[in-house]
Formats: sequence, structure tokens, C-alpha cells
Amino acid sequence: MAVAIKKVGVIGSGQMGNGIAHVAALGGFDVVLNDISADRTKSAMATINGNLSRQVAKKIITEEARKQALSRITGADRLEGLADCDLVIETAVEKEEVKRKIFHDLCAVLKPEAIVASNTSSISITRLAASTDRPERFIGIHFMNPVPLMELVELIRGIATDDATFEAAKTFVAKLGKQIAVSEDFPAFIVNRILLPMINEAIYTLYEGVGNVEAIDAAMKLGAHHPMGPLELADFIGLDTCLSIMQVLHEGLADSKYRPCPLLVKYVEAGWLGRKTSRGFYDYRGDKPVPTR
Ligand SMILES: CC(=O)CC(=O)SCCNC(=O)CCNC(=O)[C@H](O)C(C)(C)COP(=O)(O)OP(=O)(O)OC[C@H]1O[C@@H](n2cnc3c(N)ncnc32)[C@H](O)[C@@H]1OP(=O)(O)O
Ligand SMILES: NC(=O)C1=CN([C@@H]2O[C@H](COP(=O)(O)OP(=O)(O)OC[C@H]3O[C@@H](n4cnc5c(N)ncnc54)[C@H](OP(=O)(O)O)[C@@H]3O)[C@@H](O)[C@H]2O)C=CC1
Repeated sequence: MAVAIKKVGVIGSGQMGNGIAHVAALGGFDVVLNDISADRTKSAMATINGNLSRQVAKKIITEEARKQALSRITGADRLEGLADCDLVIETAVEKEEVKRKIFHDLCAVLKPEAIVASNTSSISITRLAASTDRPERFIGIHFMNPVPLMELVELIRGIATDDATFEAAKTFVAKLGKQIAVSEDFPAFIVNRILLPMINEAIYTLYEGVGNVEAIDAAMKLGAHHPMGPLELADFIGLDTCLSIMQVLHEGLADSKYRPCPLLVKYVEAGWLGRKTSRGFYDYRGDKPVPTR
């Protein structure tokens, strides 16, 4: 029997968490947004309001829809605040041990019939599901960044995911006006299996001095019509997330072609994670982005 989803919990109020809360609230769902930091949830609410207002100004949504969507989102400092959600989507950092701990703590308070999902970019859904008390009601719902603009959501079943959970997730995504691509549960699924090795190769191209940041991004924007250059896109995704995805590919597929570029490792070790820390392959602290190499 398909589960009726009305109330959605979102764990992690970073760039993906705020985007998922945004589209779920616009889709008519009540949303509870959680983060380890209450300040982070507060700033996520301000970001959502800013992005909704932009959509009003562009006549994509009405002012009434903006107000209604905002009124459907509440913040919760503790996981207990998500106890009566019908679906909880985890979108914390791309670290398996962090996600496993969240699922352990969440399942202790969440109603048993609720579905649990992860927005992971790369980690095995089957393995994450095994850390919960409900592998049959666990699924990968992988949104793309920026969530309000991107049409696609990948759905990934773990080995135990049941049909009712898959159907409920499909219905949920359709209500958000997005299209699905179904992926088997292998490292990084479809989009990131293809996209991240391209980004990693762009970083090798920089590392080996084939071109500088500007040349590499211009080459792919003007020469291959990509909307963003690969290094600009890496900064946009977050270099920590890019590195985690490459590590999952490298370990999971045991093929040296997925070796993370040492320059990517160096940037992450420096804490230069891209836009979210104001510095990555570009420096965003001034009026316009300046290449760092
Ligand atoms: C890592 C993973 O696990 C999976 C992934 O997500 S991989 C990443 C996938 N995403 C991509 O590849 C994105 C590639 N980039 C693009 O498609 C485009 O550059 C883009 C859609 C992001 C922006 O398009 P653009 O026209 O060049 O940019 P821009 O003019 O700044 O924005 C257009 C509108 O988008 C909206 N917008 C931009 N960023 C937004 C955001 N973060 N949230 C909401 N709306 C946003 C705004 O309404 C903006 O309008 P204004 O100019 O009035 O502010
Ligand atoms: N960036 C992207 O383009 C995409 C990312 N994803 C996936 O979405 C997830 C989130 O990525 P993204 O939003 O970019 O990352 P961000 O770094 O922007 O946000 C992650 C958020 O999770 C918070 N957090 C960390 N630990 C916990 C916890 N135990 N409980 C609750 N919140 C926690 C972080 O808080 P703090 O900062 O205080 O640690 C931060 O606010 C990752 O799994 C990523 O792979 C999926 C699609 C695209």
C-alpha cells in the first residue's frame, strides 16, 4: 500500500537542504527543517525567502504562493521535531559516518511507518539502509543543484526497498514538478558517475598546467556549450562534496581512473571549498570571482 506523504522532514540546512525545503513547500507539503546548528536553519530560511522572492519577481510564482510556502516551513533544533513526518530526507554532509549516525538517531524517534530517504550524491543506498530499522522503507532521492531550477531527481532503490516506498517517492517527486531518472545502486549513480570524472579531469588539466582556470572554464563553456565551466561548477557543488564523490567512485569501483586529483585534495585540506567558503578555484570575496590559479 502506498504511503500518503503530507509532512516532510529535511535534515541538513545547507544549499541542498534549503532547496529541497523550498520546492517541497511550494509543492504543498508541510516541511520541518533541521540542522545541528540553529543559526544554519535560520539563515536557510532567509535564503529560501530570497529565492522565493526572486521567483515572484520573475513571475514564476505568485506573492500568495511565496507566503504560503514560507508558512509551511518550520525549523526544528532536534530530531524529535521530525517524529511525525511521513518522509524524512537526509541532506547533511557527504560523509558516511555522519549519515549513519543521523539515521540511527532519527529512527529512534521517527514513527515506524515513515519513509527515510537520503539525498547522497554517491554513497550506497543499500549500505545506508542497513544502518536503519527500516531498509524496506529507505530510498535514495537525489536532487540536483540548484534544486529550484533543475528538472531532474534520481531515484535509487536499495536492495530491500519495497514497491510501496518506490511508488510513494515517485508520486512525491512528480508533485514537485520534477522528472525522474531511475538508477541502480552503484557508486555515484548516473549523473555523478559521468559528471564528477569530467570535473576531476578538468582539475588534472589545471594541475598539469595544460591550461589555467580561466582557459579551462572558457574552453568548456564556449567550446562545448556547458552552462558553467567545470571548475566554476566544482566550486558551486562544493569541493568537499566533489572529493567525497571521487573517493566513493575510487574505492567502490577500484579503478585508478577515478583517482581524486591531488590538487582537489589540497584545496579541501586548505578549507577552500568553493562558493560556500568564498574561496575555491575562484576567490569570491571581491565584487567578481577571481581565479586562484
Ligand atoms: C553534485 C551532485 O550530487 C549533483 C548535482 O547537482 S551536479 C550539479 C548540477 N547542476 C548543474 O550542472 C548546474 C549548471 N549550471 C546551470 O545550469 C546554470 O548555470 C544555472 C541554471 C545554475 C543558472 O543559470 P544562469 O541563467 O546562468 O544563471 P543566473 O542568471 O545566475 O540565474 C538565472 C536564474 O536562476 C535562479 N537561480 C540561480 N541560482 C539559484 C539558486 N541557487 N536557487 C534558486 N534560484 C536560483 C534565479 O532565479 C536567477 O535569476 P536572477 O538572475 O533573476 O537572479
Ligand atoms: N552540493 C551539491 O551540488 C549537491 C549535494 N548533494 C548532497 O547533498 C548533501 C548536502 O550537500 P550540500 O547541501 O551541498 O552541503 P552543505 O555543506 O551546504 O550543507 C550540509 C549541511 O548539513 C549540516 N550538517 C552536518 N552534520 C549534520 C548533522 N549531524 N545533522 C544535521 N545537519 C548536519 C551542515 O552543518 P555544518 O555546516 O554546521 O556542519 C550543513 O548545514 C550531501 O550528501 C551532498 O553529497 C546532492 C546533490 C547536489
